[in-house]
Amino acid sequence: MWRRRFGALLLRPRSSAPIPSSSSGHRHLPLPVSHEKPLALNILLSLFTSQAGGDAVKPFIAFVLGGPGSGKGTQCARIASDFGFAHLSAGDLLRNEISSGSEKGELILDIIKEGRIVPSDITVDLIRKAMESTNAKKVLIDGFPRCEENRIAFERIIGTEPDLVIFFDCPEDEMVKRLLGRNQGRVDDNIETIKKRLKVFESLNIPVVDYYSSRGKVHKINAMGTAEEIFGAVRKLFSSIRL
Ligand SMILES: Nc1ncnc2c1ncn2[C@@H]1O[C@H](COP(=O)(O)OP(=O)(O)OP(=O)(O)O)[C@@H](O)[C@H]1O
Ligand SMILES: Nc1ccn([C@@H]2O[C@H](COP(=O)(O)O)[C@@H](O)[C@H]2O)c(=O)n1
Ligand SMILES: [Mg+2]
Repeated sequence: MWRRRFGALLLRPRSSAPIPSSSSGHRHLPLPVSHEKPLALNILLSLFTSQAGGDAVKPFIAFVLGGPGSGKGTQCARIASDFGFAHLSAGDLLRNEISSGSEKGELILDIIKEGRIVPSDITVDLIRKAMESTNAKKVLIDGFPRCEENRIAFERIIGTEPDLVIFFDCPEDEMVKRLLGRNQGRVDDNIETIKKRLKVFESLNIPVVDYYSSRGKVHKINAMGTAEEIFGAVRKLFSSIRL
């Protein structure tokens, strides 16, 4: 949709390189540390690009990534309430589609039970509709993109890239503990599905984080600690962005 309004402008490559990020020292994600442009400058440039060229203003888009149970939803709720972002959770949009009783919902349920990834066109279409129905100028997209196919479909269908990617870095044993204690009746919060989700995360989601890291868009946050402590780091990041 933004492509229609903004044409090639929003897809113009922005040269950038990896950025340093707060390190938690966990086993995965050796995010590169050398960089040409700091994250803040990248964000400023993308804000300028977002608002150039006409009356329609592209919202500021932050993708929120992290393993299953790393605390994405918990932190997004805080960001939404303290910083005025709309919170769109890809998982929630898919679960809503299941609840609607549609044929697509049946397919989605089978995939979620297996911890696999739903075809990108379905997920991006749900995100597109949700973005269109919110007037928010700042949007968090939680749990997306989960794989390269998701990422490419977003660029193709929505016609833009995120301004910022937040990555919650959490050790596996902590994620498993949190998921098993969640008690929200989710069909995928059982140990068999959790193991599959963790494998999918490592093999398909980490490459997306690496991709955005190489474009200087990733801010990594140590997801160990209390939700309040983690939000301290999140607050610091969002307070440093002029939105
Ligand atoms: N810092 C924390 N310490 C302990 N428990 C936490 C913390 N943050 C969130 N939790 C709890 O862990 C569980 C998972 O958190 P949350 O739903 O936010 O994770 P998520 O990354 O969105 O997971 P998913 O990818 O499965 O949707 C919830 O029960 C939540 O209350
Ligand atoms: N981009 C996405 C996001 C989610 N899924 C599927 O939904 C499950 C639950 O997602 P949460 O973000 O709520 O953990 C996930 O395990 C996938 O099966 C997806 O396919 N694509
Ligand atoms: Mg979640």
